[in-house]
Amino acid sequence: MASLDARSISAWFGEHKVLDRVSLTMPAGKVTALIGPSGCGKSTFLRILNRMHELVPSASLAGKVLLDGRDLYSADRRITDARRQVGMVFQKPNPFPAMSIYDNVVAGLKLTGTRVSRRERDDLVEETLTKAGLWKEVRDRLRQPGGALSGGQQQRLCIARSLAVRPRVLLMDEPCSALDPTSTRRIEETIAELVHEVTIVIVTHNMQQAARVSDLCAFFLASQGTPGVIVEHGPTAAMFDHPQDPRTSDYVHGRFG
Ligand SMILES: Nc1ncnc2c1ncn2[C@@H]1O[C@H](COP(=O)(O)OP(=O)(O)OP(=O)(O)O)[C@@H](O)[C@H]1O
Repeated sequence: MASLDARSISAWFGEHKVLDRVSLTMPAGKVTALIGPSGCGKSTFLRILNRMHELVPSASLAGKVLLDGRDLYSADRRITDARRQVGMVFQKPNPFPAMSIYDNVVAGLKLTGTRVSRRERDDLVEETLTKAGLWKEVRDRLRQPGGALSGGQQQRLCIARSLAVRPRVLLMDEPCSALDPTSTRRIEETIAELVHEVTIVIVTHNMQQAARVSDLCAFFLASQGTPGVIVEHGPTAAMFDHPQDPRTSDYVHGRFG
């Protein structure tokens, strides 16, 4: 488990500036929710936290991201190491569809060059599927393809795959937006259990979900063509019950966005 500290992050796509000096501390062992209307830069900010932003050819950034005080972007840190320590779960479940459930879970080990014995692999598959709340449903069909699972199960498989490389932070970009209410509940329960061992940062458009799952909230806003900024952040209860800024109040109460 580690804290993430974003300091004065600005981001561009080409000439287009989409974030302006955004700072946010995401404490270890807590769930931090990033909320705000579409296009205000939440996903871009999230992708900067595990060095995925730089995959876009036109993308650039300024500022610092510290993982437990160490610069994620320092020249002596490999990108693969940054992405292993800060994992990501996406909006749309993206298991390798033809690959077995078992192989999906351990797929990240190959990418990160981690060598483990067969026995250790078996244990890891059981452990991470259990943590992702999927073990009981799939224990008897680990050799079946990941693509044969339901959407909600696929998303939990993706969570297990992320956990298998033992990240210290897990980023989740609207992980439930493609799921039905029951599957959404399962993922939310999983988040509540996982936070005891991995720091979580989640982007969500669902205010009830932010209120249910997060300890802390940051409200992003990009007003009329200006880059995104954080208007207000703090403990989730305070953000919902006594927001300091009227724009936060309007947003969390569904008056815009
Ligand atoms: N690959 C890209 N190339 C160019 N511009 C991009 C790219 N990705 C995002 N943008 C722009 O950056 C800005 C912020 O987008 P971003 O996806 O981070 O916002 P968001 O708050 O996550 O939105 P949403 O809630 O709709 O997902 C938008 O103006 C968007 O058009």
